[in-house]
Amino acid sequence: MSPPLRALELSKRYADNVVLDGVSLELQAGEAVALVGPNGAGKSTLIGCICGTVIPDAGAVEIGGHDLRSEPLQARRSLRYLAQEIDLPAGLSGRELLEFHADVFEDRGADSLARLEALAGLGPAIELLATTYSVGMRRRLAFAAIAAGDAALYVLDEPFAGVDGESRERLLGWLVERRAAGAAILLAAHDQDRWALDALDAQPFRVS
Ligand SMILES: Nc1ncnc2c1ncn2[C@@H]1O[C@H](COP(=O)(O)OP(=O)(O)OP(=O)(O)O)[C@@H](O)[C@H]1O
Repeated sequence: MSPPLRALELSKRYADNVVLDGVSLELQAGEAVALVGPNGAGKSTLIGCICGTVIPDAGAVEIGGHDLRSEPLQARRSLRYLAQEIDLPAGLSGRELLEFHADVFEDRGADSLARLEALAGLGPAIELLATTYSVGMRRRLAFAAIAAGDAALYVLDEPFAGVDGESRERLLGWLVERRAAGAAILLAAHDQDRWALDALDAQPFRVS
């Protein structure tokens, strides 16, 4: 069976700034890996190449055996990506945004929506326009949205930044469950995330 992620010889430069130089990374089912390195090391760039938001100059990405360039829909079907910057569409309440994700990932029904809402933990604010949310509330909503449907690979860019302690525990608990169920998890992290990396038993992968 194909691994959830196979990234081969990824390179990316911006003008003279060589950010990635032939980076290869493979994740097996049930494996967690933490991208570590100082600010500007290239963690988000690598994540972007893996999730399709950054076009690499060279190299290839396969998700579940599907090439991200030639089979983008098949590759992305088993991928969930939580970006560092949460960009929410205008005009949708938190609940409507969760409903949209549940629909896209064919995780429909009242139970599914209730599960996503509980993960976001936004209480009555779930009815409000998501663009009015605070930074931490946005991240909690976006985090819950990636819990729709079953995925083989979860990629999260500093997922706990700005999230309060109680919510961190709840979201981390969900990630630990997904890993135990066989999902692969790739996240960008800093020193303050050590508690989460320990709970996930995530192996460090240094980007420099
Ligand atoms: N669109 C862009 N145009 C030009 N340079 C860019 C662009 N995106 C990223 N870079 C540069 O690429 C380098 C790596 O940035 P990246 O965001 O991947 O780092 P990072 O390891 O995620 O940092 P942090 O820990 O601060 O989030 C930086 O020098 C950054 O300035």
